[in-house]
Amino acid sequence: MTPFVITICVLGLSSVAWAVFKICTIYNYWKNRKVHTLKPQFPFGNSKNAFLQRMPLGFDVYELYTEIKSRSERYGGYYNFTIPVFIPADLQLIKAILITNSDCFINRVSHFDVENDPLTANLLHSRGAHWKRMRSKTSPFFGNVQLKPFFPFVIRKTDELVKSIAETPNALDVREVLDRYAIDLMGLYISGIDFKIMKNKDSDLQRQLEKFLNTSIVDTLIRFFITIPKLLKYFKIMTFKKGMTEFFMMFIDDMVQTRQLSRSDRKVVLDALTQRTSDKFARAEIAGNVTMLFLAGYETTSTTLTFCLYELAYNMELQEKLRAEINMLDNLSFNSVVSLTLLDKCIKETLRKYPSATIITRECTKTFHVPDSNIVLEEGSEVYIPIRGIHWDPEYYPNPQNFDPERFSEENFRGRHPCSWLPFGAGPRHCIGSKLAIMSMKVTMVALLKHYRFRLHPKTHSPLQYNVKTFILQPENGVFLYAEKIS
Ligand code: HEM
Repeated sequence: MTPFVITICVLGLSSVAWAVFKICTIYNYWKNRKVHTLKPQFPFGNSKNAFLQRMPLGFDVYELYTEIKSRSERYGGYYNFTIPVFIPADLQLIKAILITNSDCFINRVSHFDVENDPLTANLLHSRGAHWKRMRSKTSPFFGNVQLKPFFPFVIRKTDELVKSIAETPNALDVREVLDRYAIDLMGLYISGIDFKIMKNKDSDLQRQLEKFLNTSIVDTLIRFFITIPKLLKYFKIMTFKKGMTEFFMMFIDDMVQTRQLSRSDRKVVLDALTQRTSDKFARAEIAGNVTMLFLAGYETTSTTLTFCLYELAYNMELQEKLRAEINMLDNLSFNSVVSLTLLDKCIKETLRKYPSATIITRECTKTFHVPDSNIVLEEGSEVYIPIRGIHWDPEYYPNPQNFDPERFSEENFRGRHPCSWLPFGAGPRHCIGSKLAIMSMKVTMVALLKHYRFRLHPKTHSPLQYNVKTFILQPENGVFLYAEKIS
């Protein structure tokens, strides 16, 4: 062997040894802190199955949660590729992170460069002071004062929904119809404009929204890179693809013009967003927020309604009971819808069994000592709150696979920890649209159950399978039901 070959071999072996050492160091992060974790596998860490789309996002965290609980521990460690993530499994600790010490966890795990990726100038993605400013500007538009005048618009849309179902032949793909219906609802709420997507099965708006929600493995990788600020800046990675950004920038310019020409008195969130500002990102902020409100609002509302209808078709006795409650109501109004207690319980139980977000994320922005432990979460540490784990924990919900609205009777609900039900998250970054979602889902269910009896169709697989290509919990393919008109 020549000296050159020997040098190359030594260098090669040293590099391999260094790489092995480095990987071991990375994957010893939790072991060194005596925090339980599942065995990581380079380069995926614990996220191989979710990344390769073998299971829905967050189901691997659910598996870890179950193991942490079986060991009677309060938290565990997860590796998203090589990044260590803290997983709290104790409700008091979760409350401390989301609510009591929320000032240490004000951001989600996401880094964006607004100049390169303008649509990220939105409530969901933004951070720190920028987020605070936008949240206080928009939150008055999501309270009862704005919801009440919106009520008649929901009623009108439900009339259209009821009519459109009558035109559908036997096997009704409820999710498909409800997706288009929910886009219209969001459009009306955000901008006061009726985009009439319910009558248009081939709209660019729906196509662009779906493009964002359905991810390929490459998109998942991009979303992983977005958690690393240096890579994001260096490679100019975008979470909203270029075509989508261009589409929404134009679409929202048109929307703003249409709104200016409209004579509607009802104040909408678009009005708050378009108030004069000298900020150089003003246009991005309008477009980013409107896009994000569509995205955050329509698919969550549509899939929750779909899951609820599926459960009611599966349990006809419950469906009849709920219909009886609805038929007893003389006059449906913003105030009277609250009196439908069984409906309220059915929606809460749907959100428990099928939480749209299986995990929510927080990034530590100030050093946080995990109470009663030696664990310190430094600035920049990542935390995932295991929503599905909590909602499917038999300690709080015995036989979690059963759909049982009585879990949400006043008495049962009161007896549980406030963080045992987190479909909308909690603390200052909780879902801004939760009241809008609950109100519109209730009104929609009233209209649907008044006019139709839903039965399972053989095309629908029971139990439902989940779509692995999206980050919102969704049924795979359509959910087909027979919708029998009630005369
Ligand atoms: C069933 C319906 C819905 C569900 C299950 C849902 C769920 C969630 C969850 C889990 C979060 C994260 C909360 C956290 O991190 O603590 C969230 C955030 C958010 N949601 Fe919803 N959501 C729904 C409907 C809506 C609607 C109708 C809108 C608005 C039109 C909306 C707008 C938002 C926004 C803007 C955020 C980010 C809030 C912030 O960071 O300040 N959501 N939602």
